[in-house]
Amino acid sequence: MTELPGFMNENVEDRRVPVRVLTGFLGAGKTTLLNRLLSNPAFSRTAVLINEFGEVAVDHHLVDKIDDSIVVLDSGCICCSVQGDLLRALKDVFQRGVRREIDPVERVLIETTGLADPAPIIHTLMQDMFVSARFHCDGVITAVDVTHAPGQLDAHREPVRQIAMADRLLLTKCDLTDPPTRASVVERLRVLNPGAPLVEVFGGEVGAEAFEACGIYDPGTKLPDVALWLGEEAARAKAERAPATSGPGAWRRPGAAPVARQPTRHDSDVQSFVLAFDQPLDWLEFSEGLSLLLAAYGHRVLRIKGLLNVSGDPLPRIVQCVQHAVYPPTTLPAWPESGPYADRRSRLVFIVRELPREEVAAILGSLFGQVPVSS
Ligand SMILES: Nc1nc2c(ncn2[C@@H]2O[C@H](COP(=O)(O)OP(=O)(O)OP(=O)(O)O)[C@@H](O)[C@H]2O)c(=O)[nH]1
Repeated sequence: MTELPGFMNENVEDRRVPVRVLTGFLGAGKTTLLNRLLSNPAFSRTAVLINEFGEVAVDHHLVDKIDDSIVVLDSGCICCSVQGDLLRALKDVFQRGVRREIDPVERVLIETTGLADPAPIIHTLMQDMFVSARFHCDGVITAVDVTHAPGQLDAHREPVRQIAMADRLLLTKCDLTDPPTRASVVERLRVLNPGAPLVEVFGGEVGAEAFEACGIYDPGTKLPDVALWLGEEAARAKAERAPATSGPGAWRRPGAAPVARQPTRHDSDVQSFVLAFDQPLDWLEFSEGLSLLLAAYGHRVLRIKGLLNVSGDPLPRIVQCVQHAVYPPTTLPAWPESGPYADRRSRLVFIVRELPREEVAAILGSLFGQVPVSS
């Protein structure tokens, strides 16, 4: 019997390092969960790969444990363009372990962008010979924001796939809803994924059991669509490897139709941009301005996050919004010493739908008395 890469014969002990994929739509609470998990000593030997949708990465600053075992995959979205980076990062984790530059890793956790499709990630883990011999996909864990899930499922295909492909569903922000609302969300999730265990998360608190091994990824336990998506992924990867059939210098068999290459998998009306402010911001003015912006445009704002330099405060303040919801601000213990934020300017990353950067910049500029610039 031939074994597919990524699948092992049940009788052979599998010594490969498990890789768990933590996914969930924008702002669902992935980084919050990751932080809780990494503060648990049982998870100290975990390598973490963080991927973000946006020009300036913020999440790794929000993870308390920052060391060599945290890698930021920042050259694009993991499901569109950073699959090479993902393989390189896993190879690097393995080789650094062999050279004893890092402690042996017991598991790898990948935090995807909120817009990621898990199918290409799972496919990438299974198809590379080097990686699939040393790592195996041991579960997709999907965070579902119970306060926003119904609207997100109506408007976007990414959360549908993230939920359908999950081995475990973590229902986040349960502290912000009542039991009947949660029950109606669960009813909807069960249509997409009848079998995945559900874990309710209150105030971002989660036990280690939520991240325990799920077992080798098995599309057969999910809706038939999941096997179909993985099959499409294999076909897409094959087409990508084929010689280019369009563009300058491309070869194409006479009469053959060009192969469509998809530069990105996300809706083209979902965009990300960064607004930076040179001068420190007055907190009260900022909070009022943000509320006005969200009151008018919250339905087109999928996510805002960033670090602010607030007048009179030496420490960076973290701003977090998901659609109309503004979460309580928190403070980092120090400004980052490297990366874009080392200059201590305020930067906000926006992920929006059909909302031009210029429009947001003009509104905030008029409210704050300083014109924001691109990062
Ligand atoms: N009340 C409450 N707030 C939560 C919970 N989980 C997350 N949050 C808040 O939701 C906001 C977004 O959480 P993150 O952990 O940054 O979400 P994320 O999924 O990593 O976001 P992206 O990477 O941008 O997709 C933060 O302000 C969190 O504090 C929860 O269970 N309860």
